[in-house]
Amino acid sequence: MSLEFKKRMDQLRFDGRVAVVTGAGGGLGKAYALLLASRGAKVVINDLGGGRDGSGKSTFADAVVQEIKSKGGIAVADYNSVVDGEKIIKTAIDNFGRIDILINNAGILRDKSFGKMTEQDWDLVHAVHLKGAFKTTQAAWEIFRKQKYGRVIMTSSNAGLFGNFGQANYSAAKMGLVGLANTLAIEGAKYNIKVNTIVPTAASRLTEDILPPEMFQAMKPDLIAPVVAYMVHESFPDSGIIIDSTLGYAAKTHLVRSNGNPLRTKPTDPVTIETVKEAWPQVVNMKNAYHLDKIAEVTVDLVEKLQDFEEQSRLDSEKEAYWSNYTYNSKDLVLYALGVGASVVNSTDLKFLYESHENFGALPTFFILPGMVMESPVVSKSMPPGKHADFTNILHGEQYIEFLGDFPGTDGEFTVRNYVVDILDKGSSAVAIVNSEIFQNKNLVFRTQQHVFVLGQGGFGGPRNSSKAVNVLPAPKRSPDAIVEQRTSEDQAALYRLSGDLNPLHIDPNVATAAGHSKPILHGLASLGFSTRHVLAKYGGNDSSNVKAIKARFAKPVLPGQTLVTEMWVEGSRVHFQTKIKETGNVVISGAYVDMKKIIKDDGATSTPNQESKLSSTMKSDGLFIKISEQVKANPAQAKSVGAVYLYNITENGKTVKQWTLDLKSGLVYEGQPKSGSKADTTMTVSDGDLIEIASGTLNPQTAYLKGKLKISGNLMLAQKLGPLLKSGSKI
Ligand SMILES: CCCCCCC[C@@H](O)CC(=O)SCCNC(=O)CCNC(=O)[C@H](O)C(C)(C)COP(=O)(O)OP(=O)(O)OC[C@H]1O[C@@H](n2cnc3c(N)ncnc32)[C@H](O)[C@@H]1OP(=O)(O)O
Repeated sequence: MSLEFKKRMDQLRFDGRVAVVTGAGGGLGKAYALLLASRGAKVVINDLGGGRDGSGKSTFADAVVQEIKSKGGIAVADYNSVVDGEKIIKTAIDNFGRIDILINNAGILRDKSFGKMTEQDWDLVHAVHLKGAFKTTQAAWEIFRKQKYGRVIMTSSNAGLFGNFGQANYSAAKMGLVGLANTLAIEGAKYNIKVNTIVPTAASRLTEDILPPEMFQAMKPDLIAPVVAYMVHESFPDSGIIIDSTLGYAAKTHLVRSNGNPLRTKPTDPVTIETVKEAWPQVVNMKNAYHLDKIAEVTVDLVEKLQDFEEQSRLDSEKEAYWSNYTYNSKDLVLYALGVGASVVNSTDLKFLYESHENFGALPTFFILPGMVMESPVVSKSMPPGKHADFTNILHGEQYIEFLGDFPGTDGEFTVRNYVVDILDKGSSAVAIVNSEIFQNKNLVFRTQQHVFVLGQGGFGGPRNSSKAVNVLPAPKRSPDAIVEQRTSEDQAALYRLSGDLNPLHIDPNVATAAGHSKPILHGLASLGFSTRHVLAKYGGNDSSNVKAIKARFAKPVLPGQTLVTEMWVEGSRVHFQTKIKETGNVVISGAYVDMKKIIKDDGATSTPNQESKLSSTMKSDGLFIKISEQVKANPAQAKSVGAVYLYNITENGKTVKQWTLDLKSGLVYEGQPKSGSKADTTMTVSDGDLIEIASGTLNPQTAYLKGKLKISGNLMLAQKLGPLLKSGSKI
């Protein structure tokens, strides 16, 4: 290690380095020059003119040279115009034999409002700022390349980055310098030439009668000089970046762009002015904006987006999916909680009603709402020929929700995908099964399933049942473990509808009478909200994030003003419930359950269930081990959309005895090898005694395997298919 190098690194020094600073007669340039010289650099002090417009003879450069010399530094004056950049670089070579650092700082102003700006005003400003930087840098470039070392600074301005009245010429030149630096950073990379841009705001000859006096005083060039000096030091790590600095503060600026949006629904659709207008709010939505570092990333990003779009539209056309957005905030959560009977009278409800409560959050059933896309045409479009569905003939039949990731926060934005998975023929009526997938930042966070009962539209010869339905489960045949009773208000539906379901059936007496009801009926989801609240308070620790899944059937209509009686039975970590009307004895919610992460009784007692089902405990027998081969084309979050295939190998004494394949695209589990896809790439072995849980519900690829413990969760079909197999092979 040379002594000079060691010295340069101990304190950030420039011994042995030669720097050229243009416009160094005063202001920022002078501050840079003085600092570099004080740290050992030999400096060329370039300065052409005295006035702000570049006119007059320079005596400034001489003065700076004198000042440096008086302090024991080495400097030489140069009076050339930057337009003759090669002459300035020659001064460095002639005097010091080399050049390492070039700070393009010289500048002039010719401010005029655009209409009054002459071509000369334009050309002069461009000549000094942009062409000058080009000339000096190009003259130094070959030397930098040969010596495999160079540090270049371009000086831009916030007037360029953001625009400034009266500075069209200057702004354009200053933004031009950013572009110049961007490309030179790329071209110089392999020669260790680093080209960066400083955006300074300082008191200088350019700004002295523009800034207010007190601000002018505070904006000392000396506060920016160390930033630029570091940016030209050999230890500086970055190239091609923009640093904004003033008043002893520095920040990186870079361009970001929005996530963008396709301008058509399918790749085969045309792009029209109207589709552009429709997509515009998403095109300009900067919420998830991000930075791209290189032009290559811009291309890759675009290609990926188009591939995603094509893949998505392929899936959509298979499933006739309907996409929508859903945003909510704390006010929506409070309004919803009031709609499902939360009251300040119960202290335990306050966390759902008061946005400043320390545990404020959503009721779990709130998140059913994003999937209730009332304007979605998927049901009406999926009806068999001659059958129809609209608000006059539909009833909410069943509802399911399953949480997949972290419990959502108190405000947010979701993207929702709605599609019909089956239309069942129930004789006189039809049932449409609608799945909704709810994404946040492209991650599937929860899913819902609605059964929409379509009155009088059956008899078309369709299937009566569907393997894709999440089924209700009968309540245990014993007296309930807990009962909670609550009267709904006469205005319950009027209040609940404000959370988004404006179906007139719930408010308009004429519509209700025409549908055969004595008066407007309560929303099914309002009753479900009441009962789930009861279950959550009784057995869920009143903690919404404790809920994994909820399922219910709406068996009979509820009238506002009736009293709901929620009966509950605890089985493992599942709470079965049904809801009756006190006044009539009718069961209005049947076959319902809430799956909890753990049961927390309202007396505070926690029960860690002995792994839920009999199936689980059977499988916990000695000597059991299961090998799982995972086969995915993409990461689990994307697995669903690319139609991933999981291969489950069931092994006995090290030998594969059965294989089951789970095809996420079709949702099918079948025996044997996957029919397509790449070869298995990950193998996970579960040791003896590990927890094996098979719960009911729908598919949840993200939790299909977890942290060294096998957990096949949320896939009823898989549980049903694997369960008997595992039980029967008692040796495994
Ligand atoms: C995309 C977004 C769309 C959102 C739409 C929702 C918009 C909301 O504004 C609408 C509402 O909130 S409506 C209010 C809430 N819902 C209700 O009040 C419905 C109450 N249920 C009923 O009245 C009856 O169950 C009734 C009438 C539904 C069925 O009773 P019956 O005709 O007597 O049926 P039954 O003879 O008992 O059984 C026939 C077959 O149907 C199945 N089934 C019964 N009830 C069901 C239900 N609620 N959901 C789904 N399937 C149901 C039965 O299992 C039977 O099938 P199978 O013989 O194969 O077993």
